[in-house]
Amino acid sequence: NILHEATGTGIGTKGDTKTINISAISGGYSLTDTTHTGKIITYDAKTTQTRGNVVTSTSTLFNTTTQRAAVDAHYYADVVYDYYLNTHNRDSYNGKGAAVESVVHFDKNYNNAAWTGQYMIYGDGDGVTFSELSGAKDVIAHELTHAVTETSSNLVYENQPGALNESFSDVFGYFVDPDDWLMGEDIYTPKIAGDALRSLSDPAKYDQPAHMNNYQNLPNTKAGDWGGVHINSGIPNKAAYNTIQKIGKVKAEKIYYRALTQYLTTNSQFVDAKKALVQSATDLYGATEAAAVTEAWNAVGVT
Ligand SMILES: O=C(O)[C@H](CCc1ccccc1)CC1(C(=O)N[C@@H](Cc2c[nH]c3ccccc23)C(=O)O)CCCC1
Ligand SMILES: [Ca+2]
Ligand SMILES: [Zn+2]
Repeated sequence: NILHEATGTGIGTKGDTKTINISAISGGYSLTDTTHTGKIITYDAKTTQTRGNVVTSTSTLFNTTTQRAAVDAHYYADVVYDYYLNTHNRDSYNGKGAAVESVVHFDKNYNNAAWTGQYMIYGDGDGVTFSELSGAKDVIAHELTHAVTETSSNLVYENQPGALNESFSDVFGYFVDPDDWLMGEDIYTPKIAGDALRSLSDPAKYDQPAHMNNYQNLPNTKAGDWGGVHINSGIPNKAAYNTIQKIGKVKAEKIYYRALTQYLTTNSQFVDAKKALVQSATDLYGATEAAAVTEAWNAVGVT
């Protein structure tokens, strides 16, 4: 793909300038990054609920207002691709160089983002609860980690396995964006500074339980957030915070990656995650790190 590879300049959702990997096409350039085994391709749904079309420009500049969400989705997808490749030697989300596709301007005023099983989708938000959701590196890492989980442990998206699925996405969101313990701070409530969607250090700050005593038994329905997967994730998120505080990010991310891809399975419960992480700590490091993981989970009531 050397023939088509080019370097572009984009403006992101915060008005910042970013260098992006693009491709030369007839008549201009497209948001197609061919610098990895897996192409990174970014589409514009133009407020429909389809994948839309690949974003193009007649020059190497992607600097129009409507292109901002795409520039961020494209740039952060490359950052997360590099994270998994360079830190965990995983080539794309499936380890086999799958193409990474993102769709921006998905639906109208859509206050959410998701991994659909085929590609990532990012809403524009309503400008009150959310701004364009591709504007946050930790959100892209969260979504792409759902694809990593789906192609490895495939934790089912309900009840405790679902809360683990959610937690691993938040925790790798932290590993990629370790400047704070917050999830989604860059795109949540654009008119209010300092808040976030979730906190790993203090889940209760955003109404999540941080201990098994406060586990919320919700119905396994859409309205019940599939048994509270975005709520009860506060408990494993707090355990991850405890672990990282004790043994540091470098060891923790290796332990979390090994547990997610080697030990966890579709129906793993919180206690199985604790065991998988303790085993991974023992495999990779030793008794000190394993004890730290044990204490981290005991402290949230998973004994
Ligand atoms: O990936 C995920 O877990 C979330 C996508 C969940 C989803 C699943 C299936 C179909 C549609 C949406 C998206 C994110 C999320 O945590 N969403 C939460 C919180 C949330 C965002 N927008 C909302 C609007 C209403 C209620 C809750 C929310 C949720 O969907 O619960 C992750 C990081 C930022 C947004
Ligand atoms: Ca963050
Ligand atoms: Zn999620």
